Amino acid sequence: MLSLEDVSRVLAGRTVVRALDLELRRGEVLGLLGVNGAGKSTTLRMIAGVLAPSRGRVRLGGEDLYEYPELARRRIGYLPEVPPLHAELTPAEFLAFCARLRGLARGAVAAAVGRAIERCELGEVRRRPIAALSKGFRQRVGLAQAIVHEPELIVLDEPASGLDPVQALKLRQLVRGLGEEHAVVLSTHVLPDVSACCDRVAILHRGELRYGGTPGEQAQDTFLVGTAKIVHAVDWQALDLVASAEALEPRRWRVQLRPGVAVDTLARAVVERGFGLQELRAEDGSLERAFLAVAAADAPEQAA
Ligand SMILES: Nc1ncnc2c1ncn2[C@@H]1O[C@H](COP(=O)(O)OP(=O)(O)OP(=O)(O)O)[C@@H](O)[C@H]1O
Repeated sequence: MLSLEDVSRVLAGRTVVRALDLELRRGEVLGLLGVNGAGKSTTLRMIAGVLAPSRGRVRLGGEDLYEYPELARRRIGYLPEVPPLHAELTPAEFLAFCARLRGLARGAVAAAVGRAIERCELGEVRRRPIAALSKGFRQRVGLAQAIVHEPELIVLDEPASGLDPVQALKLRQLVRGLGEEHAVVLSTHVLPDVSACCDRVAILHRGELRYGGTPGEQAQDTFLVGTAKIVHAVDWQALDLVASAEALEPRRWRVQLRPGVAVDTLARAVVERGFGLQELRAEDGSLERAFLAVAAADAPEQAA
């Protein structure tokens, strides 16, 4: 549905996004990660069709967004870092305005607004001026305007910004739900969000794609193992299936398996050696490690 082919963007004489290739299919949620200034917002602006690439092409359903800007208006929903809200309007008025702007027929507007209000849980504030809303509610209005016209592609720049933990959880569920019918690209600094609601992850650093994959795939070889007995590094080294083992506590280890070794083989070995298996789970911090490894790969990013 969406493809970026060799996309670069120069801003103020500096290449801030460089030779980016990305693809996204309907029904997929892609999470864009990167340190501050990595180029996430610039990439999202190009995907949303509000910024032209200096080189390369962004295509939606095979059509170049730069050549057909109308496509972006009707078929893409975009939540920028700072949502452009009309503070004097109520959410209901603002969403109706956005729906018309994006090409919805007059007769379809009320139902579309009702749906967006329900999905983003804005019912209780629908008739209050946006200026009077809390930051979290304003963020939800921003999200509602991005989905009101049922776009094929939804582009969300840090959608969890300003949301409380309850709302952040609901947002993950909403994004997951949206991802079933639409394609979603989002940027975030919240790594658990990526694991929870993204099918794929791309890590940008200094404007370049440094990692692309699924959020879970790095997690499959590293496990946290709790034992009843105190186990030593040599005990792990004696197991052929272990690539490395790091003590977190005397009875808790981070164990990385050699390629191709299944976790049940580890479980069996721990039991057979009499370590006293108490806990065994895939480490969910692996995405964080991949992220930190990318970020640490070269000198710190210049001040953005
Ligand atoms: N309008 C602009 N003019 C000049 N430079 C810009 C402009 N917008 C962004 N930049 C620069 O481009 C680089 C990438 O910025 P971008 O906002 O895309 O990064 P980001 O990954 O979204 O960062 P953050 O996580 O802080 O939002 C930064 O170095 C930034 O200073």
